[in-house]
Amino acid sequence: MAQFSRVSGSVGLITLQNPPVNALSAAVRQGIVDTVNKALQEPEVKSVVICGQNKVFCGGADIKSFRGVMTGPPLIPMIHAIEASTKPVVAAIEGIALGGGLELALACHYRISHTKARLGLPEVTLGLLPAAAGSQRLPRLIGITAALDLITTGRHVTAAEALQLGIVDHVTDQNTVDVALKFASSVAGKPLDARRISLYPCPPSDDTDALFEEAMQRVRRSARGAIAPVACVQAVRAAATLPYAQGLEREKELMATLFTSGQARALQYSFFAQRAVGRWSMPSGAQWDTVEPLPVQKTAVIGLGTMGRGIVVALTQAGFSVVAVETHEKQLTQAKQAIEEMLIRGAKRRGVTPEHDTITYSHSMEPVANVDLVIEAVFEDMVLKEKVFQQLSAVCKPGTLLCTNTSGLDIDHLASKTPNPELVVGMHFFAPAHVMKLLEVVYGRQSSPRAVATAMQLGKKMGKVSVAVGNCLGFVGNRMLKPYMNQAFFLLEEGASPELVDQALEEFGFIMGPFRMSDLSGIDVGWRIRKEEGLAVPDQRTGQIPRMQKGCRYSPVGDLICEQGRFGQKTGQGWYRYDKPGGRVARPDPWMQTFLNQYRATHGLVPRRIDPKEVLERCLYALINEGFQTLEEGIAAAPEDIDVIYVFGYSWPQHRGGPMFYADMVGLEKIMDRLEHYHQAHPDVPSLQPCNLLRKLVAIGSPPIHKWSQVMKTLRSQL
Ligand SMILES: CC/C=C/CC(=O)SCCNC(=O)CCNC(=O)[C@H](O)C(C)(C)COP(=O)(O)OP(=O)(O)OC[C@H]1O[C@@H](n2cnc3c(N)ncnc32)[C@H](O)[C@@H]1OP(=O)(O)O
Repeated sequence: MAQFSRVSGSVGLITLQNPPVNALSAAVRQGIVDTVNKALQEPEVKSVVICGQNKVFCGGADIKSFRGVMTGPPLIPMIHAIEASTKPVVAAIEGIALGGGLELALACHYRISHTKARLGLPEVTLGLLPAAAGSQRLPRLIGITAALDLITTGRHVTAAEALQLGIVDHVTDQNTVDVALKFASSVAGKPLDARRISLYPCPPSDDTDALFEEAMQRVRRSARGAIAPVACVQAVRAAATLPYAQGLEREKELMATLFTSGQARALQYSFFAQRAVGRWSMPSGAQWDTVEPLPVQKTAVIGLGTMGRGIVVALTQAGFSVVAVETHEKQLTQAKQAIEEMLIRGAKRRGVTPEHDTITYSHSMEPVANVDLVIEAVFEDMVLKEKVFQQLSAVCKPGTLLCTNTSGLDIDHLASKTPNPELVVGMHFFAPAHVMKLLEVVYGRQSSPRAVATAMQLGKKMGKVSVAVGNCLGFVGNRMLKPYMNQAFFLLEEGASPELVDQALEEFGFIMGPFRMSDLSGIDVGWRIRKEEGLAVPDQRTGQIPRMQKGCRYSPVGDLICEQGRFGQKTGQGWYRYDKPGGRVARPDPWMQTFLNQYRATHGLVPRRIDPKEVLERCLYALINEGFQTLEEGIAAAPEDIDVIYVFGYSWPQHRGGPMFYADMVGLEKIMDRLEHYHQAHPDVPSLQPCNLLRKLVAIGSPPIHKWSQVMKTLRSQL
C-alpha cells in the first residue's frame, strides 16, 4: 500500500506501507501508481515527496513474489511515470534504499538521505540485475566505473559515500521527511529536464572497450560460474554504448534470461535460508522465539592460536570486552601483536578507530573469574580441553556459559567434566574466525535452551550466520565432508590425479578442490585425527596401514603423504608442490604421479580413466547422502541449515544454493540411482548407500525441498 497526504497545502506526501522493509509488492506498486496520479491531478499539489513508513524507505522488489506469477502494475512504467512527472518528486531516504527501492529513488528528481541510510543495487546477489532501469540510470548518474562496482558486487554504500558518488543530493541527520518536504516546496515550479537521469548522456571514459574487457575478466574470475555478475557488466555496457531506450531493451533481455535461471532460484532460496536458520529449534521443542538469551558483556577466549586470535578480534569488533588467555608467555606476546595488527587493519578497512582497550591479556585463568561467557579455543585434543574445562569450572562465577571451539569433538563428553553441563555448548568457528561468516552452535544432550539462545545471539552480534546443530562426530559440516574427502582419496587410488579432482570441483564452483584446500589447511590435521581414531595406524603384521577398516574401504594415501613430511603449503609440498614453505601457488608435482603409480602397483590397483562427471557425482552425492542422514537423525533440523553451513563455511557456490538445494534441483531420484550405481561398484563404501530419508522422499514422489520437513517429522515419529 501507499498512503497519500497533503502537507503545508502544496506538497503531496506519498508513504510506502509494507512492513518490515516496504518491499514493492503488487499492492505497494498499485499504491504508488494511484498516489502519483492523484498528486499529478490535484492542482493544489505543486511538488511531491516519496518516503517509507517506519523510517525505512524501501527494500526493493518483494523477493517472495518472484516465486509466483507477477501481478499488479509493472515496475518500469511506474518508474518512468515518476521521472516524467511535471511536478518535482523528491525521495526522502531513511533506513535503506535497495534494489527496486533505489531504482524508484533514481526516478525521482531529487534524493535526500538520512546520514544513517544505506543504499545499493544488490540484485546480483539474488541472481538478477537492476532491471527497473537501474543498470541504465546509475552509470549515467555516477559514471561507468563506480556503477560497475556497485552493480556487479551489490554492495551497500553509506549515505556519505552515496553523496560523494553523486547518488544523493543532500544528506541530513535531521528528520529526513521534514527536510525533504521543505526542499520539495522550494523547488516547486522549477524546470525538471536537468533532473531526469534518463536524459543524461553516459559520462565518457578514456577507453570504453578496455574498461569493459577488464571488468568482464575481473567478474568472471570471481563469479565461480555465476551468470548474474556477467549479465550486469553487459547491461552497464549497454548503458555506456546505446541510447537509453535501446539500453533498456538490452536490460530487459538480460533480465529475462536471469530471472528464469536456476541460479536466481538458488540465490533467492539462499537469501531466505540465511534468515530461516535464525529461527532455530531443538529436538526438545525449545526454539528461538520462546527462549530468552542470557545477558553477555564480558567474555574470555582461552588459547590464542590462529582460531583464538580470530575469535578475540571478532568479539572485540562486536563491542565485547575480552579476557584473552594464553599460558605460554612467548605465544601470548606474539598473539597480542597479531591481534593488535588485525584490529588496526580491520578498523582501517571499516573507517573506524581500532578498539583494543577492551582486551585484557593474561597467562593465567584468574581474570576469567567474572566473565559471562568463555570460548575455549585450545588445541584440538580432548584431554587438553577436559583439563581447561575443569579449570574453568573452578574459576568462573556461577552461571558462566562455557563454549568450546572444537571442530568435531564430543560436546557431551566435555560437558560431563563440568558441574553444570547445561551451560556447555559448542561454538564451531571457521578459520579465519574474524572473517568467515559461519558459526555452528552445537547443543549437547544437556545443553539448556538458554545456553543455545545465548550462543546464537552472540554469533549474530558478531556478524555471523549462526546455525544450531546437534552433537555428533564432526557436527554437520565436517561430518558431511568426510565421505566427500573419502571419495576424493578413492578416486586417486582408482586413477585420478589431485589436479583432475580439484579441477572438476572448482569448475562446479568451489573456491578450491579438496586437495588444494587440504594443502592450505594442512594435510596433517586430518592425519592426526585419523591416528587418534586408530585409522592411520600400520598393521603390526604387514607394517602397512590396512585398506579395509571395520569392514569398510579405507584409503591411506593421505597418511602416507604425511609420513613423507608433506603437510601442504606450510612445508612447501603436499598434494602439490610450492616454490617454498608457505608458498601459495600450487603446481602439479611429478613426485605425486610417481607416488600414486607405485601405490597402485603395490596394491594391485589398475588405474582407469576417470571423467569429471564421475568426480562430481561421487564426491557430491556422497556428501549429499550424509546430509540426508543428518536430517534423518535430527542433527540438522532442516535442509536450509545444511545449505547455509556449506555456502558460508565450505565455499559451496551460492548460486547452486547448497548441497540439499542442489539435490532438489538435480532430482532426488537421480541422486539415489547414481548412489546405488556407485554403491554396487563399491559395496565396501557404506556412505554410497542411499539413506532412509532419501529413499523415503523418492518413494513418495520426490517432493520439493520446502516439503521435506513434513516427511522428516513423519519419519522421526515412526522411529
Ligand atoms: C522485477 C524484479 C526486480 C528486482 C529488483 C529488486 O528490488 S530485487 C530486491 C532487492 N532488495 C534486496 O536485495 C534487499 C534484500 N533485503 C536485505 O538485504 C535485508 O533484508 C535488509 C533490507 C538490509 C534488512 O536487513 P535486516 O537484517 O534488518 O533484516 P532481515 O534481513 O532479517 O529482513 C527482515 C525481514 O524482511 C524480509 N525482507 C527483506 N527484504 C525483503 C524483500 N526485498 N522482499 C521480501 N522480503 C524481504 C526478510 O526476509 C525478513 O523476513 P523473514 O520473515 O524474517 O525472512
